[in-house]
Amino acid sequence: MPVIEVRGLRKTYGDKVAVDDVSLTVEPGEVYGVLGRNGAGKTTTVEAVAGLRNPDAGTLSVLGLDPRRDRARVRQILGVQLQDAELHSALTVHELVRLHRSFYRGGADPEELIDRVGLTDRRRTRFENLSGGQQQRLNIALALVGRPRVVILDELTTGLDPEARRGMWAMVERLRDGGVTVMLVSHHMEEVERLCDRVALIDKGRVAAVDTPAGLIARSGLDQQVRFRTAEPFDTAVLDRLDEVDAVRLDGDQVVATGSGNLLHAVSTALVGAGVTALDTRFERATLEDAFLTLTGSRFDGEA
Ligand SMILES: Nc1ncnc2c1ncn2[C@@H]1O[C@H](COP(=O)(O)OP(=O)(O)OP(=O)(O)O)[C@@H](O)[C@H]1O
Repeated sequence: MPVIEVRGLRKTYGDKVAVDDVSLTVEPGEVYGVLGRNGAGKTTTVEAVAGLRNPDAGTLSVLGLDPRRDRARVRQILGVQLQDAELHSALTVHELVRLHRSFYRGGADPEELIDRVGLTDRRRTRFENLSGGQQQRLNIALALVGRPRVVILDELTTGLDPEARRGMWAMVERLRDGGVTVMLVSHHMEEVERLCDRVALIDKGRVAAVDTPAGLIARSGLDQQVRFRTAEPFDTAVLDRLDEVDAVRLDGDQVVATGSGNLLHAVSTALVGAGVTALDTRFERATLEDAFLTLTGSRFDGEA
Protein backbone atom coordinates (compact mmCIF):
# COMPACT_ATOMS: atom_id res chain seq x y z
CA MET A 1 0.00 0.00 0.00
CA PRO A 2 1.38 3.46 -0.87
CA VAL A 3 2.02 5.68 2.13
CA ILE A 4 0.53 8.78 0.54
CA GLU A 5 -1.84 8.74 -2.41
CA VAL A 6 -3.25 11.86 -4.03
CA ARG A 7 -5.65 11.51 -6.97
CA GLY A 8 -6.99 14.41 -9.01
CA LEU A 9 -6.52 17.01 -6.27
CA ARG A 10 -8.01 20.41 -7.03
CA LYS A 11 -8.18 23.42 -4.75
CA THR A 12 -9.30 26.93 -5.60
CA TYR A 13 -9.44 30.09 -3.52
CA GLY A 14 -12.18 32.24 -5.08
CA ASP A 15 -11.27 32.30 -8.76
CA LYS A 16 -7.59 31.53 -8.04
CA VAL A 17 -6.75 27.94 -8.94
CA ALA A 18 -4.06 26.98 -6.41
CA VAL A 19 -3.97 23.29 -7.34
CA ASP A 20 -5.46 22.34 -10.70
CA ASP A 21 -5.02 18.56 -10.95
CA VAL A 22 -2.37 16.83 -8.86
CA SER A 23 -1.94 13.07 -8.58
CA LEU A 24 1.02 11.47 -6.86
CA THR A 25 1.97 8.35 -4.95
CA VAL A 26 4.58 8.16 -2.20
CA GLU A 27 5.93 4.67 -1.48
CA PRO A 28 7.04 3.36 1.93
CA GLY A 29 10.43 4.59 3.10
CA GLU A 30 10.87 7.16 0.34
CA VAL A 31 12.08 10.70 0.73
CA TYR A 32 9.75 12.28 -1.80
CA GLY A 33 10.53 15.81 -2.94
CA VAL A 34 7.97 18.37 -4.05
CA LEU A 35 9.62 21.04 -6.15
CA GLY A 36 8.13 24.03 -7.92
CA ARG A 37 8.20 27.78 -8.33
CA ASN A 38 6.63 30.18 -5.85
CA GLY A 39 2.86 29.79 -6.01
CA ALA A 40 2.97 26.48 -7.93
CA GLY A 41 0.66 24.81 -5.39
CA LYS A 42 3.14 22.82 -3.28
CA THR A 43 2.06 23.98 0.16
CA THR A 44 -1.62 23.66 -0.72
CA THR A 45 -0.96 20.07 -1.82
CA VAL A 46 0.91 19.02 1.31
CA GLU A 47 -1.57 20.85 3.56
CA ALA A 48 -4.36 18.87 1.88
CA VAL A 49 -2.41 15.65 2.58
CA ALA A 50 -2.15 16.75 6.21
CA GLY A 51 -5.92 17.30 6.34
CA LEU A 52 -5.52 21.05 6.78
CA ARG A 53 -7.21 22.01 3.49
CA ASN A 54 -10.53 20.85 2.18
CA PRO A 55 -10.09 19.91 -1.49
CA ASP A 56 -12.64 20.97 -4.11
CA ALA A 57 -12.08 17.67 -5.89
CA GLY A 58 -9.93 14.57 -5.67
CA THR A 59 -9.10 11.92 -3.12
CA LEU A 60 -6.31 11.72 -0.58
CA SER A 61 -5.06 8.95 1.64
CA VAL A 62 -2.30 8.53 4.22
CA LEU A 63 -1.64 4.85 4.95
CA GLY A 64 -5.16 4.15 3.73
CA LEU A 65 -6.77 6.79 5.98
CA ASP A 66 -8.64 9.88 4.85
CA PRO A 67 -6.78 12.92 6.23
CA ARG A 68 -9.99 14.79 7.09
CA ARG A 69 -12.44 12.02 7.99
CA ASP A 70 -9.85 10.06 10.00
CA ARG A 71 -8.13 13.17 11.35
CA ALA A 72 -7.43 11.81 14.84
CA ARG A 73 -5.85 8.59 13.56
CA VAL A 74 -3.85 10.41 10.89
CA ARG A 75 -2.44 12.77 13.55
CA GLN A 76 -0.97 9.78 15.36
CA ILE A 77 1.04 8.65 12.34
CA LEU A 78 1.77 11.86 10.44
CA GLY A 79 4.14 14.60 11.63
CA VAL A 80 3.87 17.98 9.93
CA GLN A 81 6.29 20.90 9.87
CA LEU A 82 4.78 23.79 7.98
CA GLN A 83 5.95 27.26 7.10
CA ASP A 84 4.66 29.83 9.62
CA ALA A 85 3.31 27.40 12.22
CA GLU A 86 1.61 29.27 15.06
CA LEU A 87 2.73 28.31 18.57
CA HIS A 88 2.14 29.59 22.10
CA SER A 89 4.84 32.24 22.06
CA ALA A 90 5.09 32.57 25.87
CA LEU A 91 5.97 28.89 26.38
CA THR A 92 9.57 27.73 26.47
CA VAL A 93 11.18 25.21 24.13
CA HIS A 94 10.99 22.53 26.78
CA GLU A 95 7.35 23.29 27.65
CA LEU A 96 6.28 23.25 24.00
CA VAL A 97 7.99 19.93 23.30
CA ARG A 98 6.43 18.37 26.42
CA LEU A 99 3.00 19.79 25.56
CA HIS A 100 3.11 18.39 22.03
CA ARG A 101 4.49 15.09 23.34
CA SER A 102 1.34 14.77 25.48
CA PHE A 103 -0.84 14.68 22.33
CA TYR A 104 0.57 11.26 21.38
CA ARG A 105 0.19 7.82 22.84
CA GLY A 106 3.89 7.06 22.27
CA GLY A 107 6.59 9.46 21.42
CA ALA A 108 10.14 10.75 21.52
CA ASP A 109 12.02 11.67 24.67
CA PRO A 110 11.70 15.50 24.85
CA GLU A 111 15.28 16.12 26.01
CA GLU A 112 16.75 13.85 23.38
CA LEU A 113 14.67 15.50 20.66
CA ILE A 114 15.65 19.01 21.80
CA ASP A 115 19.26 17.88 21.66
CA ARG A 116 18.80 16.41 18.17
CA VAL A 117 17.68 19.77 16.77
CA GLY A 118 20.47 21.58 18.61
CA LEU A 119 18.34 23.57 21.08
CA THR A 120 19.64 22.20 24.39
CA ASP A 121 21.10 25.56 25.41
CA ARG A 122 17.78 27.23 24.54
CA ARG A 123 15.49 24.78 26.32
CA ARG A 124 14.33 27.41 28.86
CA THR A 125 13.91 30.17 26.28
CA ARG A 126 10.41 31.28 25.32
CA PHE A 127 9.38 30.66 21.72
CA GLU A 128 9.02 34.43 21.12
CA ASN A 129 12.66 34.97 22.11
CA LEU A 130 14.11 32.37 19.75
CA SER A 131 15.78 33.45 16.51
CA GLY A 132 14.00 32.58 13.25
CA GLY A 133 16.28 29.60 12.64
CA GLN A 134 15.79 28.35 16.21
CA GLN A 135 12.00 28.62 15.84
CA GLN A 136 12.30 26.63 12.64
CA ARG A 137 14.31 23.93 14.42
CA LEU A 138 11.71 23.78 17.18
CA ASN A 139 8.96 23.33 14.57
CA ILE A 140 10.89 20.39 13.16
CA ALA A 141 11.21 18.87 16.64
CA LEU A 142 7.46 19.23 17.15
CA ALA A 143 6.80 17.46 13.83
CA LEU A 144 8.83 14.51 15.10
CA VAL A 145 7.72 14.39 18.73
CA GLY A 146 5.07 11.71 18.13
CA ARG A 147 7.60 9.42 16.39
CA PRO A 148 5.53 9.58 13.18
CA ARG A 149 5.73 6.96 10.42
CA VAL A 150 5.22 9.70 7.84
CA VAL A 151 6.60 13.26 7.97
CA ILE A 152 5.79 16.31 5.88
CA LEU A 153 8.53 18.93 5.93
CA ASP A 154 7.73 22.22 4.17
CA GLU A 155 10.86 24.33 3.61
CA LEU A 156 12.86 22.32 6.11
CA THR A 157 16.01 24.41 6.01
CA THR A 158 14.81 27.87 4.99
CA GLY A 159 16.45 30.41 7.28
CA LEU A 160 18.94 27.95 8.73
CA ASP A 161 22.68 28.58 8.77
CA PRO A 162 24.84 26.09 6.83
CA GLU A 163 25.73 24.04 9.90
CA ALA A 164 22.12 23.75 11.07
CA ARG A 165 21.06 22.92 7.51
CA ARG A 166 23.50 20.03 7.34
CA GLY A 167 22.30 18.89 10.75
CA MET A 168 18.73 18.77 9.42
CA TRP A 169 19.84 16.86 6.33
CA ALA A 170 21.53 14.29 8.56
CA MET A 171 18.31 14.10 10.55
CA VAL A 172 16.26 13.36 7.42
CA GLU A 173 18.78 10.66 6.49
CA ARG A 174 18.37 9.13 9.94
CA LEU A 175 14.58 9.22 9.57
CA ARG A 176 14.86 7.41 6.24
CA ASP A 177 17.24 4.85 7.76
CA GLY A 178 14.62 4.28 10.44
CA GLY A 179 11.98 3.53 7.78
CA VAL A 180 10.10 6.84 8.09
CA THR A 181 8.53 8.11 4.86
CA VAL A 182 9.24 11.79 4.21
CA MET A 183 7.52 14.30 1.93
CA LEU A 184 9.83 17.27 1.51
CA VAL A 185 8.84 20.60 -0.04
CA SER A 186 11.93 22.56 -0.93
CA HIS A 187 13.42 25.26 -3.11
CA HIS A 188 16.90 24.16 -2.24
CA MET A 189 18.21 22.16 -5.20
CA GLU A 190 21.25 20.76 -3.43
CA GLU A 191 18.97 19.57 -0.63
CA VAL A 192 16.57 17.88 -3.06
CA GLU A 193 19.38 16.29 -5.05
CA ARG A 194 21.03 15.00 -1.94
CA LEU A 195 18.01 13.77 0.03
CA CYS A 196 15.21 12.83 -2.32
CA ASP A 197 14.68 9.39 -3.85
CA ARG A 198 12.03 10.81 -6.19
CA VAL A 199 10.81 14.31 -6.95
CA ALA A 200 7.48 15.62 -8.21
CA LEU A 201 7.90 18.78 -10.23
CA ILE A 202 4.79 20.91 -9.71
CA ASP A 203 4.06 23.58 -12.29
CA LYS A 204 0.95 25.77 -12.25
CA GLY A 205 -0.99 23.39 -10.02
CA ARG A 206 -0.13 20.27 -12.02
CA VAL A 207 2.53 17.57 -11.89
CA ALA A 208 4.95 18.28 -14.74
CA ALA A 209 7.18 15.25 -14.05
CA VAL A 210 7.99 12.66 -11.38
CA ASP A 211 11.41 11.02 -11.38
CA THR A 212 14.63 10.59 -9.46
CA PRO A 213 16.78 13.74 -9.40
CA ALA A 214 19.13 12.09 -11.92
CA GLY A 215 16.12 11.05 -14.03
CA LEU A 216 14.82 14.63 -14.13
CA ILE A 217 18.24 15.83 -15.28
CA ALA A 218 18.31 13.14 -17.98
CA ARG A 219 14.74 14.03 -19.10
CA SER A 220 15.65 17.66 -19.49
CA GLY A 221 17.86 16.57 -22.38
CA LEU A 222 20.67 18.79 -21.14
CA ASP A 223 24.12 17.65 -22.07
CA GLN A 224 27.17 16.74 -20.14
CA GLN A 225 30.36 18.29 -21.37
CA VAL A 226 34.07 17.62 -21.17
CA ARG A 227 36.37 20.61 -21.57
CA PHE A 228 40.16 20.39 -21.97
CA ARG A 229 43.24 21.87 -23.64
CA THR A 230 45.96 20.05 -25.53
CA ALA A 231 49.60 21.06 -25.95
CA GLU A 232 49.49 20.14 -29.65
CA PRO A 233 46.61 20.45 -32.17
CA PHE A 234 44.87 17.15 -32.92
CA ASP A 235 42.20 15.80 -35.24
CA THR A 236 38.86 16.05 -33.38
CA ALA A 237 37.46 13.25 -35.58
CA VAL A 238 38.70 10.83 -32.87
CA LEU A 239 35.97 12.29 -30.64
CA ASP A 240 33.32 12.92 -33.32
CA ARG A 241 33.08 9.23 -34.07
CA LEU A 242 32.26 8.26 -30.45
CA ASP A 243 28.65 7.22 -29.71
CA GLU A 244 28.72 9.25 -26.48
CA VAL A 245 29.69 12.49 -28.28
CA ASP A 246 27.06 14.69 -29.91
CA ALA A 247 29.30 17.61 -30.85
CA VAL A 248 32.83 18.91 -30.56
CA ARG A 249 33.61 22.62 -30.66
CA LEU A 250 36.52 24.92 -29.92
CA ASP A 251 36.21 27.60 -27.25
CA GLY A 252 39.41 29.68 -27.42
CA ASP A 253 42.25 27.25 -26.78
CA GLN A 254 39.86 24.72 -25.26
CA VAL A 255 38.11 21.76 -26.83
CA VAL A 256 34.53 21.15 -25.63
CA ALA A 257 32.87 17.79 -26.28
CA THR A 258 29.16 17.55 -25.40
CA GLY A 259 27.17 14.36 -25.20
CA SER A 260 25.65 11.75 -22.93
CA GLY A 261 26.25 8.34 -21.31
CA ASN A 262 29.72 7.71 -19.92
CA LEU A 263 31.09 10.74 -21.76
CA LEU A 264 34.14 11.49 -19.64
CA HIS A 265 35.40 7.93 -19.80
CA ALA A 266 34.79 7.66 -23.56
CA VAL A 267 36.58 10.93 -24.35
CA SER A 268 39.54 10.15 -22.05
CA THR A 269 39.99 6.68 -23.53
CA ALA A 270 39.80 7.96 -27.12
CA LEU A 271 42.37 10.67 -26.42
CA VAL A 272 44.77 8.22 -24.79
CA GLY A 273 44.27 5.84 -27.74
CA ALA A 274 45.17 8.65 -30.17
CA GLY A 275 48.24 9.60 -28.11
CA VAL A 276 46.78 13.02 -27.21
CA THR A 277 47.49 14.42 -23.75
CA ALA A 278 44.56 16.42 -22.35
CA LEU A 279 45.38 19.24 -19.93
CA ASP A 280 43.10 20.99 -17.39
CA THR A 281 40.26 18.53 -18.06
CA ARG A 282 36.92 19.64 -16.57
CA PHE A 283 33.72 17.64 -16.55
CA GLU A 284 30.49 19.63 -16.28
CA ARG A 285 27.02 18.22 -16.04
CA ALA A 286 23.56 19.72 -15.92
CA THR A 287 22.28 20.29 -12.40
CA LEU A 288 18.80 19.74 -11.02
CA GLU A 289 18.37 23.51 -11.16
CA ASP A 290 19.11 23.50 -14.92
CA ALA A 291 16.63 20.62 -15.34
CA PHE A 292 14.01 22.42 -13.24
CA LEU A 293 14.23 25.56 -15.35
CA THR A 294 14.11 23.56 -18.58
CA LEU A 295 11.20 21.32 -17.57
CA THR A 296 9.07 24.19 -16.24
CA GLY A 297 10.11 26.76 -18.88
CA SER A 298 12.71 29.39 -18.04
CA ARG A 299 10.53 32.20 -16.83
CA PHE A 300 11.69 34.55 -14.15
CA ASP A 301 8.34 36.20 -13.52
CA GLY A 302 8.17 34.93 -9.93
CA GLU A 303 4.63 33.57 -9.85
CA ALA A 304 3.73 30.22 -11.38
N1 LIG B 1 -5.55 30.97 1.70
C1 LIG B 1 -5.37 31.39 0.45
N2 LIG B 1 -6.19 32.28 -0.11
C2 LIG B 1 -6.03 32.69 -1.39
N3 LIG B 1 -5.05 32.26 -2.22
C3 LIG B 1 -4.20 31.38 -1.71
C4 LIG B 1 -4.29 30.89 -0.36
N4 LIG B 1 -3.29 30.01 -0.16
C5 LIG B 1 -2.60 29.95 -1.32
N5 LIG B 1 -3.13 30.77 -2.24
C6 LIG B 1 -2.67 30.95 -3.64
O1 LIG B 1 -2.60 29.68 -4.24
C7 LIG B 1 -1.43 29.55 -5.05
C8 LIG B 1 -0.62 28.35 -4.59
O2 LIG B 1 -0.11 28.62 -3.30
P1 LIG B 1 0.85 27.61 -2.52
O3 LIG B 1 1.14 28.24 -1.21
O4 LIG B 1 0.26 26.27 -2.53
O5 LIG B 1 2.13 27.64 -3.46
P2 LIG B 1 3.60 27.11 -3.20
O6 LIG B 1 3.97 26.32 -4.39
O7 LIG B 1 3.69 26.45 -1.87
O8 LIG B 1 4.43 28.47 -3.19
P3 LIG B 1 5.77 28.94 -2.37
O9 LIG B 1 6.91 28.25 -3.02
O10 LIG B 1 5.79 30.41 -2.65
O11 LIG B 1 5.56 28.58 -0.93
C9 LIG B 1 -0.71 30.89 -4.94
O12 LIG B 1 -1.02 31.67 -6.05
C10 LIG B 1 -1.25 31.50 -3.68
O13 LIG B 1 -1.25 32.89 -3.76
